[in-house]
Amino acid sequence: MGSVRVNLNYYPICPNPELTIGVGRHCDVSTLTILLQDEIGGLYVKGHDGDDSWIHVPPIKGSLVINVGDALQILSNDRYKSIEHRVVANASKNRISVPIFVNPRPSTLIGPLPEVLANGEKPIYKQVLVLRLSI
Ligand SMILES: O=C(O)CCC(=O)C(=O)O
Ligand SMILES: [Fe+2]
Repeated sequence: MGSVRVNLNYYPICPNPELTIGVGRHCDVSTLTILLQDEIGGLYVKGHDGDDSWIHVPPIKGSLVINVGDALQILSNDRYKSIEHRVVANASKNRISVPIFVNPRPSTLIGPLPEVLANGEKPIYKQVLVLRLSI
């Protein structure tokens, strides 16, 4: 069994969002992140065009955003890609989000799963201690 961590994020109104960082660009080290966001919006995920495009994730009432993290990218030997994302603050409203990070246990070694490599596929990743992913 792994671990689950719940964060509560509060982004106060920011008169000049372009002059500040809500949350800087990053990937989560989790297997999956389950994210509840309110109706304000501000979460962006990186586009895949190779340029620096960002896609706004519109908040949909009652929905959860599921982000793939680094651990799942490794376990799946790149079938699932960890998504880079960032948060931009809002000029007129406070924002709250609640990410739930589903993680393998820090003391475990992970690598591409044997089931994924069963057809002779080459592992892209070596075994790595989960603890090391966040360093
Ligand atoms: O607030 C959000 O929508 C995302 C927060 C986030 O990316 C994180 O806490 O890792
Ligand atoms: Fe994140």
